[in-house]
Amino acid sequence: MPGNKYNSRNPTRVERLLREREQRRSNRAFLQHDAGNSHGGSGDGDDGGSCGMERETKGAREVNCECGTIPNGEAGLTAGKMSGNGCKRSNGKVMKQRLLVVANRLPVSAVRQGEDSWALEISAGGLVSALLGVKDVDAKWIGWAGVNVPDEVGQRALTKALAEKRCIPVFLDEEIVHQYYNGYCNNVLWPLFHYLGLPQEDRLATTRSFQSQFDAYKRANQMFADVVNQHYQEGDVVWCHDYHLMFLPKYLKEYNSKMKVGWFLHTPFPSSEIHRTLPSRSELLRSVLAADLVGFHTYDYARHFVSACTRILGLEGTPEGVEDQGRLTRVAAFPIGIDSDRFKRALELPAVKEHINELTQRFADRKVMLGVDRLDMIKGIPQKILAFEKFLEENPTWRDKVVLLQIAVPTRTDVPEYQKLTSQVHEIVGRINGRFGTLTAVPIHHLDRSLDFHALCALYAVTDVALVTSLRDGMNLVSYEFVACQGEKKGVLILSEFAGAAQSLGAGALLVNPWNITEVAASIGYALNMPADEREKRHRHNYAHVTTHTAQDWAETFVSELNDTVVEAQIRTRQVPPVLPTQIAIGRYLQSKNRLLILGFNATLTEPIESSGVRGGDQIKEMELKLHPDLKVPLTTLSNDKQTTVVVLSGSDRSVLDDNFGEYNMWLAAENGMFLRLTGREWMTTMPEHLNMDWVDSVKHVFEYFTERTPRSHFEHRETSLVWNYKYADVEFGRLQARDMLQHLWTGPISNAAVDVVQGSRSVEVRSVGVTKGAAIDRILGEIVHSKSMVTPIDYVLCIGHFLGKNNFHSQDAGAVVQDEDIYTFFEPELPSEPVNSSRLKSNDSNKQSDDCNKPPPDKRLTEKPSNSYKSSSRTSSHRNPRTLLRSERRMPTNHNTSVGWRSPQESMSWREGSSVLDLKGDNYFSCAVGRKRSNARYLLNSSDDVVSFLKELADAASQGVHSVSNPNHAG
Ligand SMILES: O=P(O)(O)OC[C@H]1O[C@H](O[C@H]2O[C@H](CO)[C@@H](O)[C@H](O)[C@H]2O)[C@H](O)[C@@H](O)[C@@H]1O
Ligand SMILES: O=c1ccn([C@@H]2O[C@H](COP(=O)(O)OP(=O)(O)O)[C@@H](O)[C@H]2O)c(=O)[nH]1
Repeated sequence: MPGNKYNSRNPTRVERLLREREQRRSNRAFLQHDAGNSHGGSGDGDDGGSCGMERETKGAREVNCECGTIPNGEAGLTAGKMSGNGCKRSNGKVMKQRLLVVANRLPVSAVRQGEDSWALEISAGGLVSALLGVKDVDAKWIGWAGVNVPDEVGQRALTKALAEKRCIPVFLDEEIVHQYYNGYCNNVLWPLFHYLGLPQEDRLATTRSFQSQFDAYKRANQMFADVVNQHYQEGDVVWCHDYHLMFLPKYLKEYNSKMKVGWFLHTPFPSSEIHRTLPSRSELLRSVLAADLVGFHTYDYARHFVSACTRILGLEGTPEGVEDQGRLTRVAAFPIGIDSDRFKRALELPAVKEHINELTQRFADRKVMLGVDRLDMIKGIPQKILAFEKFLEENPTWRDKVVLLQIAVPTRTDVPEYQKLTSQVHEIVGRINGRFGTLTAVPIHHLDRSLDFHALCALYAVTDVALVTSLRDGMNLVSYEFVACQGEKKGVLILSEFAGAAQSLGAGALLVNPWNITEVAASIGYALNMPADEREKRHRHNYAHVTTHTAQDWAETFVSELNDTVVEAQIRTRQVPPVLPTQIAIGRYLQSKNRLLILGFNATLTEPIESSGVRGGDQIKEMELKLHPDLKVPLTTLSNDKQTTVVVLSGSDRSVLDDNFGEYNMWLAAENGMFLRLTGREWMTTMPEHLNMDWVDSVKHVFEYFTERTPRSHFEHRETSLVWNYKYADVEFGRLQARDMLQHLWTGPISNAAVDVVQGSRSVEVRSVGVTKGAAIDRILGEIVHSKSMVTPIDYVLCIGHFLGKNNFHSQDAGAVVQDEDIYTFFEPELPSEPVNSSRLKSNDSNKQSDDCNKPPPDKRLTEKPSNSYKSSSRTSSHRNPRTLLRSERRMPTNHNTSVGWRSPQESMSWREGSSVLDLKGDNYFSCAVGRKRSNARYLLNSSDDVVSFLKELADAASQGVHSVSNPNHAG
């Protein structure tokens, strides 16, 4: 029996991470010490050296080393160093853990030189820069080389050339690049994630092409997945990058659910209100959630993502991440960094020093302001230039004393929006230079091109004020690089508050709202006039951050947490009950003579709700609970079987059960078992004596108050409980309201009342103490046994339902009170012995299973000793066996409904006293939770759809009287 596994004391994640972090640190210290000793301290860790030249190699040119050569050959830490996770192969050797980095773009772009010869050039952009900074990892890159290679000869040659750089190409043809990259990625997702919304112009055309672009996006993701799958080896970590590859986690997990998959977004993740506008919003979120770990640059982006999953998918957002039926996708912030040493080293190179000298002389009489951006609308280049114009306008004395150097790297030049931006920027620059320029000098030097690494470092070094005015930016590495190169000059960084970097460099930078041209212009003035001591103080702050939060740390942390997350998930999975072995359950059913089926209703026999949590869900339809239409036939078959007793046990009131099940031959237990009826007969009450309902009016008052103030929430007034439901309300608001409501209730109306609070994921229910399915089952069973005058013991029990535990809110006492969930353990044959066991039919030897066929199925749960696991649970001391609890209770008629019948306590007790009612030896009892992974049930089924399939099969087998599977021990 599962018992209460979740309370067992495993080290917490933070404890484990702290321990591993410490371990990693001491490993690193040891390695540095070791490296210092063995190499005589010669290496500064510079993998690229300082060749500064391009070399021809076998049809492919090697890229400039200091510009970020991807070094040939292996460079790797063992998994132990990298992540605390060794990967043992079958021969017992600990192998390096390999990292497969999958990004749209490889760190190199290929340029064709001949039929089978290629030149490789480093790709520009933040992602590439960051991952180039990650050293000492046994990594392979998988991605697009930025070029269409239609012929096999070319593909073979390029694959070979890239292999030397540890790169593996994904070949995308022109059409797919057009639809997937230019279309869906850069014209839809990119602007949306940067708050520019879906394309506004030519809206109809975009809407029309949206579906084909989305299809191409999925196709392209599948192509990436295929390449990963070809190269994947057991134990590898697969790290998917960016918005281009949101379907990749799903495709990879479909191929191999054991693959360790992480996904990291380099752009912002927008507010869920923005993401909601995307037609494919849900599919994208679900696909990303297939990953084990999802990372973002900042906590805000992570929060937005979790919120989108909660609001759009209706999933549970927790501080850890997003939970879907017990499966957790961890979501966390991992701010990227740069390889700051690489920049510092570059400044020492003679070529760079020379460059610095040239620039210093060239701009000797002016302060240098610098902007380095891809020519992208998110970078706020027009806003930056306009602010500079305003500054010049308002500060005539500065006109010949300052120059703005703007490097605008062409990007995504096939996308019309980007082409328009280029013209717009040229127009503004021309106008300002015309306005403030002289015959010999212009205020803005605008370059539509990229610079090589050395030129860039030199520029960063001579700059007085760097100007980053992104309207939105995932992180913005330019700001980091500038800081890293300012060791001497200690210039000022003006930084947009909408760049992720504002969260890490905000203390030292001058933060601005780039939309506020006046503010940016004023900041320029402030920066240019800033006294040296303030500049120094600000710089010191940022420099410390940039040099300690490196790209390597970023990657190590991510991979290490990914490994941890997978371990945690494994622990979690071990605690999750296995899926109901349907074939065994059917086989045992057929072998038994007197069966009892206890079925929940809501979320068990109802149709699954597709869009739970989305505010657009069809509340009116969903609020009226309806039996799944496919269950009509199986329920008829099962309930008409003379050897089978069917009980539907639900929280719903009597009329709901009457409407849905009135026509079947079964027992209905309404209001959590407080009312009972065999169809065709009158309702009777099974309520405990002295059920105190005095609290109802005051709780109702509170429920009404909150219902009025929480749009689309509602409450149900049942006879023995009140339920407030906020499933259709804004989830986050609903939760806040629920918390507030509980506080009101605990301190007021229910502070002294004998009530239980059952908190569902979107509901709060207040019930009188004792109104639980777990408590009622004893009385229900008594009534059934009595009514049927049962002589044959019940030798098969199947109990399926979405039965809840008690209120999470006051979880500390969760074990002390009988819960709905206790119904599962009620039938456990080996609970700690109680007098009540005497009511059971004691199995005698002749009843013992004699052949293998009757042995418990080869499933851990059936073979483990239930009583042991029960004892090991933390609830042992406080948990009361429902049967014991109810011994002291007597059933009474109530005033609630005079038409209900009742049986005397003496009669009701008789089923237990001396009679042999239950003959359950562990292999003929099947308890099954539906849609809940944390449960005391022995098994689970994922949804009511699974329940439907199973009951159909069961009914088919029952009506044929034979079981198609010859060996019932074979799990379904
Ligand atoms: O490959 P392109 O389409 O030309 O674009 C270049 C890259 O741009 C984006 O970079 C982002 O990543 C940076 C590092 O994390 C971050 O600092 C920056 O704010 C982001 O914009 C894009 O996300 C990459 O995929 C592109 O390769
Ligand atoms: O001429 C250039 C200009 C910029 N970069 C690099 O491009 C990256 C830009 O990254 P950022 O995060 O600032 O923005 P992104 O372009 O990724 O959106 C930085 O590493 C720059 O060093 C470059 O390689 N050559």
